Amino acid sequence: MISVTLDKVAKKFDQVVGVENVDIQIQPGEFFTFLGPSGCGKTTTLRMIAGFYYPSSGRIRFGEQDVTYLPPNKRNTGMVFQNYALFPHLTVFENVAFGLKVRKLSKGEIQTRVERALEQVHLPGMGSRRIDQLSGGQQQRVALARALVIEPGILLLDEPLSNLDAKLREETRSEIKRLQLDLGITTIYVTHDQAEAMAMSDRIMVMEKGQVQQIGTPKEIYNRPANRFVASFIGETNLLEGTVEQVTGEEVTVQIAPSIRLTGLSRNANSNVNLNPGSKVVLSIRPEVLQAATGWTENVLNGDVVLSEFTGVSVNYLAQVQEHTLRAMFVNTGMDVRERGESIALHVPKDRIYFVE
Ligand SMILES: Nc1ncnc2c1ncn2[C@@H]1O[C@H](COP(=O)(O)OP(=O)(O)OP(=O)(O)O)[C@@H](O)[C@H]1O
Repeated sequence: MISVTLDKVAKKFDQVVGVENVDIQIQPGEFFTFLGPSGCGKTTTLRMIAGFYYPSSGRIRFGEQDVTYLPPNKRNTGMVFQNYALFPHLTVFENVAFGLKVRKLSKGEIQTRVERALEQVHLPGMGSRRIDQLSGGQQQRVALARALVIEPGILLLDEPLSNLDAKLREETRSEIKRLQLDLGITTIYVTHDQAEAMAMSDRIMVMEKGQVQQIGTPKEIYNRPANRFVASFIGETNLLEGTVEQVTGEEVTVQIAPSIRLTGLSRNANSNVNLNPGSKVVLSIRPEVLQAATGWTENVLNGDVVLSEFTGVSVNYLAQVQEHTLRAMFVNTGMDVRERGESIALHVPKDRIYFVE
């Protein structure tokens, strides 16, 4: 197990900024994910760690070793590419054995290691098949076996599930996670899929336009998003603009419409948001936080149902509350479903909102 440190790493392609100022310390054995929309710099950062790109500035270390300008084959990394990059005309065995042959291991050692790697990815006995005779999911496993067979200190995965259909993607993500836990290997994972990132990662780095937006555990990022971008990219959220009316100790009153005040709202811990009376603020309220206001008298939002979706697990509402259009998600407990045009009253819990920059 080995740590990975990026110290103020940046990459420019002529005038185009790939990434800027990436400062991270990935712990030995950690599952760390780069998450963000297309073009945000995830792959560029991963490629610098793999050695396919050298940074324009900054340093990269594996443990104590400075690897910033070390070529890829001298780094102790195994990589799975988005398109798998397998040799289609070679067999599964030959593909997985490739890195071991380059390293000039003995035939016996290669045989043992390849068989073990194929077992790890649940493809035992498949060595003689040709790559073009395999399904997409099986090819993905071969790519994983090829990365693991060299027993790397660090596993790098670039969108490894994006070519699989939805069901297979979910199954494979659990398998990758289980394997990673069993092997205890430091893993860096690139995805644009927030659900995948949340389910698999110890920590996530959220990126946008080459900039790091937030680094934290899935829970921190979901419950305490650093800014509007993170709040809306991770899961769904309602962003409500309002004006601070009053602050008493840790409690804030915000006016969100001429006749609607939310009172006693908890301040965020560690927030940089200006919460002085009169300041404009944005509240992030997750749809599952807004619930039926039965029994509540304060912080109740009265509105009309614009859209009502019954999904089985939940009822998802779009509700119009004066100028705000809000999403609410009620878990299906067998309650009545409100239909379009009916009224709805939603309660805002004081400590489940979050002020975002
Ligand atoms: N070889 C290159 N030459 C020039 N610009 C590049 C190169 N590689 C990446 N870029 C630019 O750097 C930025 C980051 O790209 P990168 O591929 O890292 O994003 P990404 O988040 O991995 O996106 P995707 O999910 O689409 O792969 C983009 O603006 C991209 O156009």
